[in-house]
Amino acid sequence: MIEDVHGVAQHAATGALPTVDQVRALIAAAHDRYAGLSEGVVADYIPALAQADPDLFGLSLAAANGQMVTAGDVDVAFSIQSISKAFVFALLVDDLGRDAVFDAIGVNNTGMPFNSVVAVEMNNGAPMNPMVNAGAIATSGLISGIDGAAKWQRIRDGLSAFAGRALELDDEVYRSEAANNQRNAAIAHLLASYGRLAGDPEDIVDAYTRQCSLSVTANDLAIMGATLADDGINPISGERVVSGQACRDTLAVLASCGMYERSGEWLFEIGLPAKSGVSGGIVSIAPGKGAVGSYSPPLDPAGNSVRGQRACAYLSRVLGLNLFASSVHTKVGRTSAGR
Ligand SMILES: NC(=O)CC[C@H](N)C(=O)O
Repeated sequence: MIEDVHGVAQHAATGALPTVDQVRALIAAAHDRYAGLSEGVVADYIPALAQADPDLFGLSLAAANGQMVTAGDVDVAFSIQSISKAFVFALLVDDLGRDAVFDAIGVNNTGMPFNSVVAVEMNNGAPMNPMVNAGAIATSGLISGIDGAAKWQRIRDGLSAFAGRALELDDEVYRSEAANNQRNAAIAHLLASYGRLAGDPEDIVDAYTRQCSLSVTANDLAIMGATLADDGINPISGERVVSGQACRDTLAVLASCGMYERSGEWLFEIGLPAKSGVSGGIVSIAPGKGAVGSYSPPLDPAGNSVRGQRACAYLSRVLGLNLFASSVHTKVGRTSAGR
């Protein structure tokens, strides 16, 4: 069990819509509640990530109407890591078409760690889904562009459109990961040996490593998630970034695979599609309503932020966001912080 919340689900229980002030108080309460939690370990298999301050903790909620409510370190930059996989997948659904993506990548959970080589071998060379490294590398390889550099440009522009601002590469993280990338290179070559990679393995791993090294904040994650929540329209810029179909397909894959081998537990507890990354970010999406971006570096053994998971469990409960709950305002679809 991720979280045991007692007596705080007033809105969900009564069906009343929380006001913006109530949402603000609940975000602040979520931050206060878990800021002192000291469980988890900062990722160190990418040396540059090991330098992260374990005390950093930010929570940002972006409603589908562009309203933002925040608490803590929401402007601190960190590398997006695996959270990029969700948004690159959404871009690919529009680039290639959902049927071709379904055939090339797949949508089922591996039940294994995100960087598993065995998962590829056990599935006859198929990457299984776009949220583990094998599937994400295959996804980046299929993005429009004649070579890795062109694909990287498309990915960077696309993720910037999701964020509503030009995202920059964190060069230190990129160089650190590129120098310690043997496992991802092995996965790419393994996929290529099965005819499952569209292009040169080294070139594609480079584009993938760059995409993981894009620098974002918790506020960016909330806006990027709210774009998926609002059928592909960025709630701040008003720009259409991807199709509604790409959003629906991405949210379905996030629900089954976004939290790696802990995806079932997450859905059981929290009831929202979400994606985590090893730098400590999580984006949790409430379709039609908005998204929560969280940042806190200490991770559990699956690579998911400990404080981020707890805070999202709490917020899902007190804001009545769980997709499987039948409270009135969950059915109505928007909080008063939304449209
Ligand atoms: N889970 C993650 O965030 C992993 C991303 C990281 N760039 C890797 O490929 O290992």
